[in-house]
Amino acid sequence: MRSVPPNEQAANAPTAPQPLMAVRDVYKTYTLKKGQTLKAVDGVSFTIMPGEVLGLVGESGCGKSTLGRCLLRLSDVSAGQIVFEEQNITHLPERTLRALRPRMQMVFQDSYASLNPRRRIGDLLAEPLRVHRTPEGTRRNSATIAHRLTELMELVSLPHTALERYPHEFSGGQRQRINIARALVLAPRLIVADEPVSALDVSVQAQIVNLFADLQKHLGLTYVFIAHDLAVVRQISTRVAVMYLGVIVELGETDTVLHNAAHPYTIALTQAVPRPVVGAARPAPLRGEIPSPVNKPSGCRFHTRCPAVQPRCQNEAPALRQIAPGHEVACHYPVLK
Ligand SMILES: Nc1ncnc2c1ncn2[C@@H]1O[C@H](COP(=O)(O)OP(=O)(O)OP(=O)(O)O)[C@@H](O)[C@H]1O
Repeated sequence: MRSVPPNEQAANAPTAPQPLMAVRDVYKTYTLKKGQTLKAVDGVSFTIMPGEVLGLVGESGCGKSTLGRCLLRLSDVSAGQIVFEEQNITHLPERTLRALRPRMQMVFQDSYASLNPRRRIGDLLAEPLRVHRTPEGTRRNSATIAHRLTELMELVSLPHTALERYPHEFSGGQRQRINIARALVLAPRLIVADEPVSALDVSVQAQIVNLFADLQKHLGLTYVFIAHDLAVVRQISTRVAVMYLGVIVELGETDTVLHNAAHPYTIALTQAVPRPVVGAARPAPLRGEIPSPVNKPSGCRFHTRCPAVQPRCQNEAPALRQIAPGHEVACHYPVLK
């Protein structure tokens, strides 16, 4: 039998799947009026594989939206690196970014603010199709555009007649369907959804989360799904990243983070998730307010609220480290089951 030379072996070896996005030690600092600096994102790293749904959770002000905007280069990052489809996009000029925009889109919380009230839905959705050329470099004609609009209405379960109407004629849930359609217009690969259901009635929230889930499966999309509570992200995420004051404190598969959380902050968040069991005990919620991001606590930034705080926690910041395959925690004393 012929032995395979090493270079041929390498050529035949299956290539490892590449992340759709790699986020490496990203910082976003704001300079406030009084000259103070606010590190909204304070050194965050993770990867997102194609077809994954990464839930990003944490209390208000922990930096989720800022990070979401940085991922899509809607905000510039202060330091670190963002790689999308194997291209370093961290410092790409706007002109070059424009060509990438169709492949990475954002859905915002406020369904009304993101839609121009004076334009019909059909016009709003057609605009990107007119502005951007096809991946083959051709301009779309009106028949192609009309066909795509029909397809989009079907995808988000709105009647075709919605295209003729204005944003104010819809309910919040319907408007969010329109925003989702708009994010889908140019067939993106990555969608960052920033609290897309927080402003909706609870009954409508489930419908919109289900729509996101169906579209993800149907179109093979990848999401970063931002929410302030775990109850929403657990329905859709394959992995969950928990943020606290600008950093990720726990990252792992959804089941692990929900049922085997190791960081005291995540444990507190999971205990706040409503239980389906009638009469199940509701443990105490998180104590105290989230500290000011301008003046973060020394050491572990959660130590001022941590029920298991030790002297070391006040001085030494714990790094995010792997405690089991695919499960990372930033805590000196993770709770191991
Ligand atoms: N443009 C800005 N200038 C100064 N500070 C900002 C700016 N944008 C956000 N911040 C601050 O950065 C921190 C993180 O804000 P961010 O909106 O990212 O948090 P969040 O977790 O998304 O919270 P929320 O759910 O309330 O939006 C907050 O303290 C916020 O006040």
